[in-house]
Amino acid sequence: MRIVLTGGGTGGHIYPALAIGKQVVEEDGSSSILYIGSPNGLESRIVPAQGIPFEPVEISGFRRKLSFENIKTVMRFLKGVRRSKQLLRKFKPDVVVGTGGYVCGPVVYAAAKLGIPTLIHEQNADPGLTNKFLARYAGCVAVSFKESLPRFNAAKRIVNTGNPCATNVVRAIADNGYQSLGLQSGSRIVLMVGGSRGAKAMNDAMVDMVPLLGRLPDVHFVFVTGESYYDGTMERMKRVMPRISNNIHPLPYLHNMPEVLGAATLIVSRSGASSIAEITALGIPSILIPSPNVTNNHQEANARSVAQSGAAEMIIEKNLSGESLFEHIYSIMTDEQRLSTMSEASLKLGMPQSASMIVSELKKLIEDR
Ligand SMILES: CC(=O)N[C@H]1[C@@H](OP(=O)(O)OP(=O)(O)OC[C@H]2O[C@@H](n3ccc(=O)[nH]c3=O)[C@H](O)[C@@H]2O)O[C@H](CO)[C@@H](O)[C@@H]1O
Repeated sequence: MRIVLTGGGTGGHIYPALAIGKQVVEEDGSSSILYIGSPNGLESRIVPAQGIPFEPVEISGFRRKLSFENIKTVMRFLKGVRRSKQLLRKFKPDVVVGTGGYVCGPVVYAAAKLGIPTLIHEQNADPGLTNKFLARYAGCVAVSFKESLPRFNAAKRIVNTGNPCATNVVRAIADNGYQSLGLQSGSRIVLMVGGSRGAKAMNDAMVDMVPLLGRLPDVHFVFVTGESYYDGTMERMKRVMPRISNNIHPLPYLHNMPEVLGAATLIVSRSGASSIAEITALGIPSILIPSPNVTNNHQEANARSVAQSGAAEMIIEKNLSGESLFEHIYSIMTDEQRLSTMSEASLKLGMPQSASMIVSELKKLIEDR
């Protein structure tokens, strides 16, 4: 299969695209991939580092209000469409996949105009602007949350495939996760992570919670602070507890997240799309604290969806304190029945086959061309 991937801005759009690419190559070793992204986006660094050919298309986002900048954006969009058409004519893909972010706009639009089959993937419960615009042109819209199905009424075909990042984590080995933390297999672990960059509000709650943790003596707390917050958080934690107890494991970042997730009994997390896909693929019960600093508050919509199914509890950041967080953790960790009900609900939401479901859709689109 010859496939063009496009999507960018944040890792949340790039990693799903790469997971789809990986699955395509796994199913057919002779496949070729071209990634089209913004020259300034994170994708311009991540994608070439993975050995995938990368071509840039300049683009900027629309302001939500009418402005002179938007006229410039339209001009840039049209220029992006022309450049995308050139790249597509040269590479001759069988299919084009967009995973959101501004750069997808001209690329997927150009592909549709050239009659190349297209699929877009939406990661969030509340869809992004670019994907909403592209839905009527794409051959297929793949969503990650059932809540967003009605938001794509204009689509030719719409399927709930989950997020392909889920496929990565189910292959990881939990025993390696315990080992990397220096813990025996089967230890009870509460993992706390504030997204890939860490979250100050969550770190503050972690520190405030430290004096209470003795009430759960058999539980290990893995505190992932985010790299930039690590030193400050450690300083504050040492003020609260000069000799940090053995069951508290503060870390700046986890490079083996899938393995540690496999070992976790409960996770306290932000509700970014990749995190949720990973958590539910493994059927982990969770306490979700949506980041209030994201477009349209979309993490709250993600968290609400998981909480409504019984797989998670949601704490809104303004109600977050060390005490309130500990009470949530304590009541779940001391109730085996609750843990197992939440875990079942989480597993039901999980879509570990997501990447292969999406690739099946791609094959259908190519056949029907
Ligand atoms: C802050 C932000 O804007 N996040 C958005 C971004 O998130 P994105 O999808 O990047 O998601 P998350 O914030 O959920 O990212 C966490 C990712 O980093 C990994 N990780 C994290 C910590 C760590 O120590 N090690 C590690 O490997 C996690 O396993 C996961 O894969 O795009 C998503 C899709 O549009 C949105 O839903 C998110 O709201």
